[in-house]
Amino acid sequence: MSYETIIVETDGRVGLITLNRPKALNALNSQVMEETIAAAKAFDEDDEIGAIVLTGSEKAFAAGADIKEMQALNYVEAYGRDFFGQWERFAATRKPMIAAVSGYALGGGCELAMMCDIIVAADTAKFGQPEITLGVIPGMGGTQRLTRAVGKAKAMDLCLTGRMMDAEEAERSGLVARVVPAAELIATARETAKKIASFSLPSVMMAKEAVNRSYEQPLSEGLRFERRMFHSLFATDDQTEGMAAFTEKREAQFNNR
Ligand SMILES: CC(C)(O)CC(=O)SCCNC(=O)CCNC(=O)[C@H](O)C(C)(C)COP(=O)(O)OP(=O)(O)OC[C@H]1O[C@@H](n2cnc3c(N)ncnc32)[C@H](O)[C@@H]1OP(=O)(O)O
Repeated sequence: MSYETIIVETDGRVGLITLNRPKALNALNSQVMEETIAAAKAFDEDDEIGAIVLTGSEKAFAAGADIKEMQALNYVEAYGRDFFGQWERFAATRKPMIAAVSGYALGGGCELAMMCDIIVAADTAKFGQPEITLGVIPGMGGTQRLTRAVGKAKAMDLCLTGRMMDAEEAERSGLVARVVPAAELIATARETAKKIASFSLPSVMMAKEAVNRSYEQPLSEGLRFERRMFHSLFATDDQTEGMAAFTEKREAQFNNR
């Protein structure tokens, strides 16, 4: 398969996926989603690969789902297509995945990083769930995975205010496994992936599955519920206004409808 919005490479037993839509700060449009899911699946099925690294650019891991693409969506379409449900295929990757995050990891970007097993952050990283500023809520797992990672207090703070947290706060909160200087990010992620890939693949995969078992059972219901709520927000005027305001580079005027 040839990819246009991501770069796919291998380094020994490590598969590397780099999001590559720099002009849009790696906003996750349908093409990025399809290609990223396909690349992860290909690595998952490749016997030569033992671990996967997902990264973005220096400025942005990913600034979220593509607001311009989704702004015209209505409730029936969002619900009918189970919009963003496809990302669960990425999250179901069985080999370990490391998110190497530099710059913005916002909305769907933060949610994508949380679908990975380990987040290594550059000291420049900024995490957040700003969907509330757009008149919606997270729809790729933010309310569920973030709460499990950082606890209710911090998750509420981030989801209700839309504020960003820096790498140091993210590590302190338990979202991030390690923070490194930006210049060392990719090397650290690759070395970590190589280390994991040097172990017995069945034991690595079982360790991942066992840790996730403790974490996932009620998660699927939470994710489905979150998506249904997210879809229903495309029936509101405030979603139309929030996303139009972003595109038009102005403050949103919400009317609570
Ligand atoms: C998955 C869900 C359901 O959870 C939903 C989401 O993910 S909703 C999206 C959540 N993310 C955001 O709300 C972040 C939006 N972006 C920003 O706030 C800013 O771009 C920034 C703070 C990350 C960076 O600001 P700045 O350095 O000033 O760069 P910009 O000029 O704003 O951006 C450059 C360029 O990228 C486009 N862009 C950025 N983010 C997105 C996005 N999420 N969707 C679509 N396009 C995005 C931005 O519009 C600019 O493009 P041009 O206007 O220059 O064409």
